[in-house]
Amino acid sequence: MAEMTKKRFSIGYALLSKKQKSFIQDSLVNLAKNRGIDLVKIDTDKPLVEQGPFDCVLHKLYGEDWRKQLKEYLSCNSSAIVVDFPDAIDRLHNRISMLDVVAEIEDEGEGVMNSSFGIPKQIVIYDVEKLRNRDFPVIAKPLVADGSAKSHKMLLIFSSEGFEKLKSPTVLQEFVNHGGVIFKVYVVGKYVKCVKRKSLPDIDEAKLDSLNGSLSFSQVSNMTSDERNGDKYYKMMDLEDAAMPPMSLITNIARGLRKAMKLHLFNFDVIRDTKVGNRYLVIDINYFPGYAKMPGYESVLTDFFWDVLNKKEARCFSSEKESMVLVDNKCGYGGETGSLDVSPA
Ligand SMILES: O=P(O)(O)O[C@@H]1[C@@H](OP(=O)(O)O)[C@H](OP(=O)(O)O)[C@H](O)[C@H](OP(=O)(O)O)[C@H]1OP(=O)(O)O
Ligand SMILES: Nc1ncnc2c1ncn2[C@@H]1O[C@H](COP(=O)(O)OP(=O)(O)O)[C@@H](O)[C@H]1O
Ligand SMILES: [Mg+2]
Ligand SMILES: [Mg+2]
Repeated sequence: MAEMTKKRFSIGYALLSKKQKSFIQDSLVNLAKNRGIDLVKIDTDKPLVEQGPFDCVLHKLYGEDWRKQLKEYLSCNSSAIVVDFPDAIDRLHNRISMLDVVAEIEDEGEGVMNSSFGIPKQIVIYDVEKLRNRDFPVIAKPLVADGSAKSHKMLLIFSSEGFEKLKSPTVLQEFVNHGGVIFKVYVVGKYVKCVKRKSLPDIDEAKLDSLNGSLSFSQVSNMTSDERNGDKYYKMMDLEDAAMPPMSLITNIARGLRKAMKLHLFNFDVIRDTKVGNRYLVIDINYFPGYAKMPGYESVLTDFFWDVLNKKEARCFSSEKESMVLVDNKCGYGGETGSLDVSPA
């Protein structure tokens, strides 16, 4: 009797080499393989349409050419799924549109455990020359957040002399004291994980008059322990002591963001305003972040892949059974076909 063979799935991934090294680890590849999912590297030197077939394309690549390739792939493989659509990822490449989305979900906050959330005050500056005195300290962040080293270069500005080093276009964001701790919230579909990381120290308002100019920094939360050990402040503080935010608030924000942005793979940075105590501010949202830093990332991601692929399978199966043709069988890029369900958990 012929043995029933279980269907295997194939996920093609297109990632920069740094991301590939950190994310595509043997432990992930093997776990996925055991669940019937093969992770296959996409050769970005060859046309995507000539590769596969893939049930799903996972990617963190940008640019017009890549966007066109994905579109073409979907038009030739109408049942394939792309995680996530470039149009949805785009808003995260601008630090203003990135945080605008938080206002779209504010109504759903409903004051979970008497806490509230929002974003720090911010404006975009296109002409540095025209800058006038304002409240200090402020953080200057490059408007564009495209993953380049430049896009992570920040300036902490204490006085108007600090504006001299600014490069436009830049976002000026109010610096909020937050006890030196940020909460990083990783979202993988419906899964949400919040971890603590060290952040910039608080700035004493009384000492502000003695601080002049600006201080540049980059990716504080990714500093190695050696880098931090050189600094008195980090020696003194203990992450263990910091209380976590209410998980119901965090999952509420995560779900709201996921639905509003139509994205499945992202993380966001949250700080707690020490002046208010129970007010939380979202300061950054990143597409496809460093998941490998998340404990047990292999099983979380494999479960997500499995959900995506089985939902796709169920969709195809039911449409076959009912002899129905999918709404747009020519695969609506940006439409229903090729996209995923983003319904709330
Ligand atoms: O590489 P990692 O693990 O530090 O991940 C970076 C993220 O660190 P995190 O997971 O938040 O600690 C990092 O998050 P932050 O912006 O540092 O909050 C970014 O997502 C970064 O991607 P990009 O440079 O913005 O395209 C991520 O870099 P890529 O891996 O995508 O290059
Ligand atoms: N408004 C703010 N108030 C206080 N600290 C901030 C604020 N915005 C950013 N930071 C600090 O600067 C770091 C980098 O800023 P972020 O917007 O997360 O940029 P990146 O995309 O490079 O991670 C944060 O992790 C946090 O430590
Ligand atoms: Mg950040
Ligand atoms: Mg970021």
